[in-house]
Amino acid sequence: MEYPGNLFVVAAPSGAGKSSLVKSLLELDSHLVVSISHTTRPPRGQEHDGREYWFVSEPEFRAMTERGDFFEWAEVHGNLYGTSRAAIESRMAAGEDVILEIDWQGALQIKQLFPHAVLIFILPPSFEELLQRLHRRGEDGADVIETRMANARLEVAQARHFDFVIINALFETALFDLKAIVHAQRLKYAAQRRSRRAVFDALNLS
Ligand SMILES: Nc1nc2c(ncn2[C@@H]2O[C@H](COP(=O)(O)OP(=O)(O)O)[C@@H](O)[C@H]2O)c(=O)[nH]1
Ligand SMILES: Nc1ncnc2c1ncn2[C@@H]1O[C@H](COP(=O)(O)OP(=O)(O)O)[C@@H](O)[C@H]1O
Repeated sequence: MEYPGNLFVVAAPSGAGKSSLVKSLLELDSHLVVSISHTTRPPRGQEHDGREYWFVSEPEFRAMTERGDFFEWAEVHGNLYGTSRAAIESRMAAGEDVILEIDWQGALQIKQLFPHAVLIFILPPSFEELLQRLHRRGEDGADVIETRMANARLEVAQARHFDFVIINALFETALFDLKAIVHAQRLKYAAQRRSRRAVFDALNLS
């Protein structure tokens, strides 16, 4: 599928810092909109329906998959997550740049559908630091943290399928890297469109 905007996909093991990085990027970049996913995971303390996620029951989620409402969906850490068409289709059609914060399985599905999507994988500096961050965030119980740490070892092996890898050691450095990728992609895409125009102009086509 082709559309006139850029599509960025950010994935990372739980606790690597992707939500914090994407939130800071959005504050700096008014041309970027984030997709709100649907999930069957229960909301955390400060989360609101329609802000971090659309929180739905498993039957509701399954009904959506059967209706074909999702561009992609996956089971992650025992819960279901998906990017609904409704969340991004109109924005994509309007040519806006969209960012998805989803897991690696979803990222690879999106790349199949939208080959020009830019896949970015965020790594923590170490597994020890990842564990510290999950504890410091203080949102998940010991069993949930254990599952996420076990899955993290499988997830980092998927980084090789991504276009870019960012190591989130120092937050400001990682944010700078993320901004640079977004900026570079915008320039590249604009240049490609301009050259197509230039070819059409040269051939006197419209
Ligand atoms: N495939 C897919 N994964 C998603 C989607 N939304 C969130 N995720 C991923 O699900 C995983 C768990 O997210 P979450 O429960 O918010 O935990 P966190 O990563 O620890 O903040 C993360 O890897 C998210 O990127 C989605 O729409 N599709
Ligand atoms: N570079 C960093 N250095 C130290 N702590 C960080 C860094 N980036 C994020 N954090 C913290 O780590 C925790 C997990 O970050 P979060 O953005 O929720 O991760 P994710 O969305 O990948 O699960 C949060 O408490 C966040 O403030």
